[in-house]
Amino acid sequence: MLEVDNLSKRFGGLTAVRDISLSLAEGEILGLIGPNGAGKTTFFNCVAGAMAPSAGRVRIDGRDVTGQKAHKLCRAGIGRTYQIVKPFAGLTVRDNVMVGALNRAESLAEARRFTEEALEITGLAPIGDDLASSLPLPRRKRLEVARALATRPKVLLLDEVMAGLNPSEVDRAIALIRAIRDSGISVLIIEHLMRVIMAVSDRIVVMHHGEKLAEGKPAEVMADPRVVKAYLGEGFNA
Ligand SMILES: Nc1ncnc2c1ncn2[C@@H]1O[C@H](COP(=O)(O)OP(=O)(O)OP(=O)(O)O)[C@@H](O)[C@H]1O
Repeated sequence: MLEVDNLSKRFGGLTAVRDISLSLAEGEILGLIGPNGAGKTTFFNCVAGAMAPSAGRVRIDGRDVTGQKAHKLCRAGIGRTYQIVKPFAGLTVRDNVMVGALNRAESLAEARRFTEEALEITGLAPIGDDLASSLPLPRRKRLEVARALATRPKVLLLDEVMAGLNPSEVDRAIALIRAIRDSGISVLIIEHLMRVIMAVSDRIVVMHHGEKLAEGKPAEVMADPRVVKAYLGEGFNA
């Protein structure tokens, strides 16, 4: 589904991402973790077309999409959320999702269908006519996920969609991520909350100082002494 080979990103003298390779199978949830500044968001940005990688290749369904702009990658099937949620405050929830759908749909009718389905799966349908500016944070996060889903991704990149949620909201968000996966979408998720990563991930990749430190099943990876050491002093947000 998604294959990344030897991706690197340099900012002047700083190598934020160094030689990262990973692959994501259909219907798989891959957790991407690492201490602050490890390079996770930069990696996402390179995969989703917000910035071009300095080296390496990104393929989706076998097609090379390296360095393509975000709107093209969106059509190729890569959808993403942003760490900072910025909906169009003056638009309704539904119209915000429609903006995502219009990136992908072939017609207005199709965009409407993509929008309604995204509102349904995220549980936002009952408040579709509310203004986005009126939403509390958990619903704004859901709106961000709905907007990305409305682009009909094959692979969805989620960047810290749980930050700022209380424990029961986190539980609901975990259920949403599983429902997204069950609908056939592969998910690559950056998340600081370890309980979320452990609950949803089929596999985990750990980044540290831009490099891949470990990869494997959640329990194996968390028992890896190199991973424990990388996190020492950072504290786990369990
Ligand atoms: N546009 C940029 N220009 C220069 N340096 C950058 C840029 N974006 C990120 N960096 C640097 O790259 C490194 C990796 O940052 P990145 O945001 O990718 O880490 P992260 O793992 O996502 O961290 P966090 O968990 O805090 O979001 C950091 O040292 C950061 O300062």
